[in-house]
Amino acid sequence: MRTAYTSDQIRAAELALMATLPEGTLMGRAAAGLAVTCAGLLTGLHGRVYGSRVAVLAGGGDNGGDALYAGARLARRGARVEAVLAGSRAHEGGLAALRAAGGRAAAFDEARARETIGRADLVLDGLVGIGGGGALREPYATLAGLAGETPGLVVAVDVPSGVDASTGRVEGPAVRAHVTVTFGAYKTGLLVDPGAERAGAVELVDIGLGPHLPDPDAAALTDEDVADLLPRPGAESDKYRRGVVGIAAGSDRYTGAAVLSVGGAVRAGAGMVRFASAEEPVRHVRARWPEAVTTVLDPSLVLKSSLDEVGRVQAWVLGPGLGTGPDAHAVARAVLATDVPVIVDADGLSIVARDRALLRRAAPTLVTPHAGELSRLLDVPRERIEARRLEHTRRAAAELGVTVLLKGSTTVIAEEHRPARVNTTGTPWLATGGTGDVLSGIAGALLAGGLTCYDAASCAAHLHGLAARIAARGGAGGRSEAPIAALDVAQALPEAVRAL
Ligand SMILES: NC(=O)C1=CN([C@@H]2O[C@H](COP(=O)(O)OP(=O)(O)OC[C@H]3O[C@@H](n4cnc5c(N)ncnc54)[C@H](OP(=O)(O)O)[C@@H]3O)[C@@H](O)[C@H]2O)[C@@H](O)CC1
Ligand SMILES: Nc1ncnc2c1ncn2[C@@H]1O[C@H](COP(=O)(O)OP(=O)(O)O)[C@@H](O)[C@H]1O
Ligand SMILES: [K+]
Repeated sequence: MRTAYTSDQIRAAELALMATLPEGTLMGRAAAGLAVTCAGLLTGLHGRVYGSRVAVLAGGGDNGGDALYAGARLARRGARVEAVLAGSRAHEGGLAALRAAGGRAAAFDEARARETIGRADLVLDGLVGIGGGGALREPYATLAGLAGETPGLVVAVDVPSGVDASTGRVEGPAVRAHVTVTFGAYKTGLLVDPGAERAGAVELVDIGLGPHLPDPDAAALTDEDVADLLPRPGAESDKYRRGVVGIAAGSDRYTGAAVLSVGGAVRAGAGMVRFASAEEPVRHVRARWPEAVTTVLDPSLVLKSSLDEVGRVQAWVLGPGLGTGPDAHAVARAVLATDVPVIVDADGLSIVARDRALLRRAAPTLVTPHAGELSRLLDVPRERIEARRLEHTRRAAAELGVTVLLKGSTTVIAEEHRPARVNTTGTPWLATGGTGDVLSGIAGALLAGGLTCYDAASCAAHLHGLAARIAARGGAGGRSEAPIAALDVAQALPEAVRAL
């Protein structure tokens, strides 16, 4: 499990650790780790550190201090290091070390900074770290912009400046790094977009914080975690014991969503899929997935809120392609009246957005909106949700009393009193119609298999992302990615499970 923390949590842990160590020890460890990564990158670029050009962007706080000390270490190995001092003050010890090692430093001057950054092999972003707050002020903002124009590599110190370390929020200009070297522990903002996307590859430098860290603010599952959680059949298994998932999806108008959701469930290892819908989607599902047991729902039975004719299930998926008319509403009411866990997706979300009372139920509920759907559920503009993904996912979980999986470039899962879960296994090729329907089926299979909403959502997002990558590469061994269709994601699920 990759665990992540807020700035306040990191700060408290650092204080506790610092009290046990001589002054300067932590910054020394941080700068040493940072310099090792930079030296490795420069060696990869030119075969050596000696003679390479490094621009250090140093803010007035300890983040600038880390960057200056690391600059000093690189200067001692023969790099030509120039620091741009952005603050009214600079970290004294770091500045002295850099100068003593032969590096140069000068206060911010735009023309000079442009020149320094423009010829750098590596730009070290030490403008702000966990002490940053709000949009970058000048001249930090200008420097963050200039860092985006360098021909060199950009390495962010602790967090890319301009990214809120606790949430991943970005307000205004922010550094876009190739690599972020972070100290002590991951910060939540490095895992959640838009921050995650600014961070590039994240490297963790151990400074000994471990024993002082509290329960995490967020976590990302690893392949091993998912392998451990995934329900697997044993000798005593049969299709019922493995978990039967009911899928109420599709309509005469939207048949594809039903086929895709059923596909996700079949391929993710449901013991059995019971599909219940109108005649047309049932015909399509039967043709594509003969494994599914189908029932054509008689609207009059649905009006009596009876799903008895469908047979017993351990979990329901409600919503993909269902439509939002009176029939769909009746189906939603019947499914949500059951005493088993339910995943509400797509049109199901539009229905519950209009009729919140449907979510008041005793059994667990997982909702899986994208930003637009969450916008309707919370009555908050979509742009605000996209800018503050974590905050709004948590808010929805608290207000609706359900588990929430927010789809998008990084998927965020929230449940009250639990650390947020973040999934980063996906690929931008997933941004194509129907992939969300596949995800609902995967989550349904896992929920029916006995996982909690929290684990089913996290494992489903993980497998969905892995399967998409495998599909985009044309197999686990493929090197580059190409366009995929949603059904390809369902087809690649067994390979994703094998690759865990
Ligand atoms: N503690 C430890 O043990 C260890 C800490 N470590 C390191 O310390 C870092 C935290 O250092 P920190 O606390 O000094 O804060 P930091 O991130 O440098 O930011 C403060 C500076 O930024 C400025 N600033 C803020 N917001 C701004 C804005 N919007 N726009 C513009 N400027 C803004 C602010 O300016 P001011 O408000 O003072 O004018 C001040 O100059 C941490 O990330 C890690 O790298 C490691 O060495 C490991 C051990
Ligand atoms: N840029 C991206 N990077 C990674 N995954 C993405 C990106 N954009 C979308 N996705 C994923 O693709 C899926 C799209 O789902 P959704 O928006 O419901 O589409 P649909 O309704 O067409 O099925 C989600 O799992 C989402 O997390
Ligand atoms: K930084």
